[in-house]
Amino acid sequence: MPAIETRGLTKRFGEDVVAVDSLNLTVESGEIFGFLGPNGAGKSTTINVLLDFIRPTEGSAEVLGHDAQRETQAIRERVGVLPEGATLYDRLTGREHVEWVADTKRADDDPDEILDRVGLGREDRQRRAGGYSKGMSQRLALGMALVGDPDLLILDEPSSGLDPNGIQEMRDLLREEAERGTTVFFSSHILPQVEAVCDRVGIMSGGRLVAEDTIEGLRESTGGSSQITATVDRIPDGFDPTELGTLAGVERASSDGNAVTAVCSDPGAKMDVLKRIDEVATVRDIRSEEASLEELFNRYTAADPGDGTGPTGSAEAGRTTEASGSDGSDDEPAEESAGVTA
Ligand SMILES: Nc1ncnc2c1ncn2[C@@H]1O[C@H](COP(=O)(O)OP(=O)(O)OP(=O)(O)O)[C@@H](O)[C@H]1O
Repeated sequence: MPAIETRGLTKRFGEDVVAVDSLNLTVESGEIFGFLGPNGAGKSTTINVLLDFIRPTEGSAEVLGHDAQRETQAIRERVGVLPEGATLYDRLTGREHVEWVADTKRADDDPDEILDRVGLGREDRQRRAGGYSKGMSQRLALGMALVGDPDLLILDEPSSGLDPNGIQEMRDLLREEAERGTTVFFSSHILPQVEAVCDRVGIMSGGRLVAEDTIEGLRESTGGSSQITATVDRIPDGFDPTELGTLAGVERASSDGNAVTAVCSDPGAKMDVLKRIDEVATVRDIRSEEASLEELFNRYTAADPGDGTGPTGSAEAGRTTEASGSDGSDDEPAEESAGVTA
């Protein structure tokens, strides 16, 4: 059973905005899945539908085998959530927040053990959350998501507000959770972090899922270029490095001092490049690089300006459409404080 499955999921806001457009997404149980896309691509809207904070216009969503709209309670008992802009209570201490979620979930977690895991210091956790920095608030909100040892973590921008050490700790934590058997589904704009930790990624653009694969799979299907650089003792007279660009699977080649670089559309062409260089010069050093997730992301979302208008400009109106708090459907769930429902 997949941890998350959506079929034809569509969410419109008013007449003009198609925030999520016929989304078919499958997140397998046990994987770490990165949910990516430029600003306004539809990530938070999808997450909000999965958690029944908003209702879809069309299509269906299942979480841990339960219907996201009809079996909300069963889902909340087994899912840990870090929503976008989690709500904290100014007057409660960090520790009291975790105790409170544990009571609500009837979980017997030790709040200190959880707060140690998310790196909220011993003194800080005794202070009221009203005085927390962004990073401290984010650590606490993550700790609240971990209460009850959930089967699935749904995290909207978990690294938001964290410093570089915090980002690294977050990455370790996601791995630890996955090792405990938890499925991790998270949205992020920090692509190197996603690349380091995810089993698979989904890329949204203008409300549509434009890619869903392992990073290796994305490289193969985009022909994402990879690059090889060979440093030679000297480039012999009569050898023009740019001629490597004529080899099959090589896009272009250049040289800088004694370093010869070939950009390959087919990673298999790297060996041919090396052989050719080796025929004419002594190779001292070789460096090979694959297309980064950032490059792949840019390819898939090139037409999306990242301002919520989507690649075709179809979702024009932005958030203002629902300023009245309704998308026109009369079955919106009651408004809840997303930060404390998990
Ligand atoms: N309540 C709302 N009312 C009207 N439009 C909305 C509402 N919520 C989202 N939208 C619109 O839906 C589209 C998708 O927004 P969403 O917040 O899901 O994007 P996102 O991928 O999470 O973006 P970001 O990376 O900036 O968080 C955008 O055009 C946005 O303006």
